[in-house]
Amino acid sequence: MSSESLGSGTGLVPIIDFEPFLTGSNKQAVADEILKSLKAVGFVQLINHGVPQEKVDEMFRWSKSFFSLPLETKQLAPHPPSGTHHRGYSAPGREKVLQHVYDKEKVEAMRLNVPDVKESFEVGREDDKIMPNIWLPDGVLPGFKQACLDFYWTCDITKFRILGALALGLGLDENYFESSHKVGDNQLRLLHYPSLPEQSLKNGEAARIGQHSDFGSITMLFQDAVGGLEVEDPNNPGEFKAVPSVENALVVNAGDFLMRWSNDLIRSTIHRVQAPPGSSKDGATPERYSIPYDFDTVVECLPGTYSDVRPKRYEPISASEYILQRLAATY
Ligand SMILES: O=C(O)CCC(=O)C(=O)O
Ligand SMILES: [Fe+2]
Repeated sequence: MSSESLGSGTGLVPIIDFEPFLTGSNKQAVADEILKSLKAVGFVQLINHGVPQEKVDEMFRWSKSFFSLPLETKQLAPHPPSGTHHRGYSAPGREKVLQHVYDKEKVEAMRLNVPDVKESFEVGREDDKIMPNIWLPDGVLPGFKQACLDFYWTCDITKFRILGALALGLGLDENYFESSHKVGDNQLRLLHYPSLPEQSLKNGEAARIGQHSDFGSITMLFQDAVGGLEVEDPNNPGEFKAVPSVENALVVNAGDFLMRWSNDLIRSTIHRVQAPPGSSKDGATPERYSIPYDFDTVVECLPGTYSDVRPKRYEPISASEYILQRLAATY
């Protein structure tokens, strides 16, 4: 089956109008199209996705204000040295996204050889005890914290609509995924890829974000007009195709957890960010901003396994929280 036949748009990733799902006028058809494209390419672009455009624009403005601060100021909200507390600010080159490389020395060598030239700021829910948020000190960039948290919860609403569509597409009850995504252990990331010599990206001396798949169930991604996001063509492994920037669209992609959960029916497709072709000026590729929002899933006692006489023994726990607790216990 060719993915070209799905939705509209000329690229590999179909563009689907989410409105008939949101209004209820044609829920099943939209759900079916979304699932079809998650199965074929693992990605879809949604227009009329329900996240108010003024809120998206506002978040991009805050992101630009934050990343325009001097490095020393951004470092006042530092990402801890350990990758397991994924919050706060990471300076360019700090994070190296890799596909299944876990050896510390190997990661370090790859980071030094081909740094990911991006800076990021990670936010979770404010009452997360395991991975508390890391903010700038009070009085530095007032309003930024509130804007991040507001946007976090705005995206959480759309998350449930997308999960509803996914469930309907799979022939399940629309709220099938609700209990597993209720806690809201999601991750909002502000990303900034500074301008850099196009040549260094082309000859592999530097990367923006190296090829990888996402870990969670689903990622929602807002990208600016610059472009550069690419997905691996499922029909031609090793070949990457652009996910063009479509005005006011939301990119949605499946992660490894959903692929596994769906018994590989849905694809968690490898993607990366490169220099968008033809966009360079005087040999420099333009800067890019994007805002990914990853959904985390919660595991809890299955219906039918607990009752008044046999109460739940375990509190719901998010997949990431569980892994971190186990990791922490090994030290
Ligand atoms: O900036 C982008 O468009 C891609 C970001 C991404 O793939 C990620 O954060 O996992
Ligand atoms: Fe990603």
